[in-house]
Amino acid sequence: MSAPDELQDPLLGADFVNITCHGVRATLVVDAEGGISYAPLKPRPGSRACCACCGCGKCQAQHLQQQVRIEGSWKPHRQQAVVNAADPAHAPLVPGCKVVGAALESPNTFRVWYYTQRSRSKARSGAAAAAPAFKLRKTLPFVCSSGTEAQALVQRVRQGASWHGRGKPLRLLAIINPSSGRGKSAKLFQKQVAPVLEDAAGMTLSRMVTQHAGHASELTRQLSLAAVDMLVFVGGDGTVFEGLQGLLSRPDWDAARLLPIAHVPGGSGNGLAHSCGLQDAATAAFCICKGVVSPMDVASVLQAPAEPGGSPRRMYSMLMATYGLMSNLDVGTEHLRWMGDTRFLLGLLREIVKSRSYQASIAWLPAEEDCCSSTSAAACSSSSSSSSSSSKPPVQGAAAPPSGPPELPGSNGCAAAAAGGSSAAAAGAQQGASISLQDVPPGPDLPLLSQLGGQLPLSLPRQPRPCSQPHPCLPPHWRLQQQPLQMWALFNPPFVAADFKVNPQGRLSSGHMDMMWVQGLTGLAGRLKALEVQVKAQQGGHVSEDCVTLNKVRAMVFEPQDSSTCLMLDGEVVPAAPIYLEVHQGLIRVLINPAHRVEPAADRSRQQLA
Ligand SMILES: Nc1ncnc2c1ncn2[C@@H]1O[C@H](COP(=O)(O)OP(=O)(O)OP(=O)(O)O)[C@@H](O)[C@H]1O
Repeated sequence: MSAPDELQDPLLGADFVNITCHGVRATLVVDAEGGISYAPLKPRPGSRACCACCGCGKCQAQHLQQQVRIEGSWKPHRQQAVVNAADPAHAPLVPGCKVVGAALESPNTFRVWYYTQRSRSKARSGAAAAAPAFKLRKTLPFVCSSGTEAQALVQRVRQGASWHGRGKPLRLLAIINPSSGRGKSAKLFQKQVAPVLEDAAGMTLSRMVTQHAGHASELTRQLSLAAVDMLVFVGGDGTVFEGLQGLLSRPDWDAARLLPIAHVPGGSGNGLAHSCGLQDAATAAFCICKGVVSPMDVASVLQAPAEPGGSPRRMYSMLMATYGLMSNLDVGTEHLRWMGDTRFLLGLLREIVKSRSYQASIAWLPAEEDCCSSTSAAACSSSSSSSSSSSKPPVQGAAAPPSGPPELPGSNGCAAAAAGGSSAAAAGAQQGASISLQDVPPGPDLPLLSQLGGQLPLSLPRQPRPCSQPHPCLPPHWRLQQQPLQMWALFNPPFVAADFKVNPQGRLSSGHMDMMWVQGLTGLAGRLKALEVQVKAQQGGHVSEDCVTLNKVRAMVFEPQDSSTCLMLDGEVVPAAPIYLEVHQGLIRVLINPAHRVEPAADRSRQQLA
C-alpha cells in the first residue's frame, strides 16, 4: 500500500487502505486501538459521486460520513481523533473504544463492527444500572481493490480493537448452561455473542455445554490454564458459582484464580453480570472484546465434616449468602423458571404475605476490626456500637465488643480448650461441630481463622450474655446476634438481579461483605412496610429503613436453626449446617464494563489479559 500524500504526516503508525464506500473513493485509516477514520481521495476531474453532489473532495467526504451515519448514531469523540480534528472530513468515523472488529463479506469487501451506547430508558436495568448498555452496529461495506488488502485491514482492526496488543487472538472457553433461566442461554449466546467474538473480533472460541448440575465445576477443574485466556460463563449466578468451585479447588488454584471470568447473563437473577455492568448479552459481547478486568472479593465458606474424621467442606462465594425470606423466594419459585427474574417478584410477594421470622445465630468480626491488632482492639473496647459499620444502634441482644484489655482468642477459656482438642465440651456448645485449620482443604490462606488459634467451634452459644461482657466462646471484638429475623443476607457486589440493587454500597473489591438483616415487619403494617422496602430496593433506597440493619463483615459464623428455610450461597442451596466464612480481598478477576460507574479503581490494564 502506498500512502496518499495528504495523509502521510498525521497518520504515522496507522494502517490505511484505499476503499470505495457507496461509490465514494476514500482512504480508510485504522489507528492503534482499531478506530477507523477516512479521508477522501482527490476526485478525478469531472467525476461524480453516487448522489447529486458536485463531486469535489469535500462533498464526497460529507457524503461518505452521512452514509456511515445512517446505520449508527455515531457521535464524534474528539479526544479519539487520530487525524486533523479541526477538519470535519478527518474526524474518526468510529473511535477505537467502540470498535470490536471487522468481518469480510466477500473476498474484498468488509464491514467494521462497533457498539453504541443504548439510551437509559431502553436498557434493561434502567437508571440504577452499574454501567451503560451497548448495542451492536455495523458500518456500510467498504470495498478494497484486492482480497489481500481487505484481509490485512480486517486483521488490523481486530488486533487494535480486541486483541489487546497481542499478535494472535484471545482464546475463550464458554461454559454454557442450557437450563439456566428460561432455558434460552445457549441460543442467546449463539445469536448475540458468538458472532461478535468469532466473526468480528476473530477470537478463538471453544464451547462446552453443561450436561448436569455440578458439571461446570468439573469442567473448570479439568481445563488447561495454558490453553485459555478468559472463561466465559453463559447462564445464571449458579453456573458461575459452580465454575468458581472448580477453579479454586484445583491444586494450582493460585494460578487459576487469575483467569479472567466473564458472565454472559443467561439465568434468572444474573447478579454478577449486573454488578459488573454486563447487563445483557450484547453488552457482555462488547465488554469481552474490550477486556477490562477488575479484582473481586471471594469468601471461603467452611462447614464441619459431614462424618467424623472427614475433612471440612470448603466452598467459595462471590455474590451472596442468604437465609430466610431471600432463600425462600428463590427456592420456592424454581417451578416458575419460565418467568425469568419475574419469579423472584412473585416469590417475594408470597413471602411478604406469609410474614415469617426465622431463627439463627450469627457471630461476626466487623470489617474495622482485626482481632489481633492492639490498636483496633483498644478502639473497639473504647466504643461499643460505634465500631459497627451500621449507622443504627445494634439490635437488642447483639453482643458489644469487650471492654477489657485486648486478648488473643486463643487465650480465652473456650478457644484454648478448643486448641486442646475438646472445643465443644469446653464451650458448652450443643453440637460439638468445629473446624480445625490443619484439616481445611488447600486454597487461599485463612489468616483470620489462624488468628483464632486455628480451631473454631461452630456452635454458637444459645444464650447471649449482656453486651458489656465478652462471651467466653467468642473472640474479642466479635459480635453476636440471635434475635429472630425475616431475612438475613451477606452481599458482596451491589446487584442480585436487574431490578434488585440490594447492596448499593457494595464494591467488587472492598475486602469485606455487607451483612444485612430485616426484622420486625409483622402484622398488616409490617407487610405494607415490607412492600415499600421492596420497591425501594430496586434503586437501593431500602438501606435507610429502620427495619434494615447493615454491618460490614470480614469473617463470621452463621448457624441456621430453622428447618422452614435454607441456607444458600450465590443462589445455590448448601447443607443446613453452621458455616465459617472469611473474605479474601481481590481473589479473582472479573470482566467489567469499560464504562463501569462504581469501580474506578479497577485494574484497567488490557495487558493483564495477555
Ligand atoms: N444440563 C443441566 N441440566 C440441568 N441442570 C443443570 C444443567 N447444567 C447446570 N445445571 C444446574 O442448573 C442450575 C441453575 O443454573 P443457574 O443458577 O445458572 O440459573 P438460574 O438459577 O436461572 O440463574 P440465577 O442463579 O442467576 O438466578 C444450577 O444449579 C446448575 O447446577
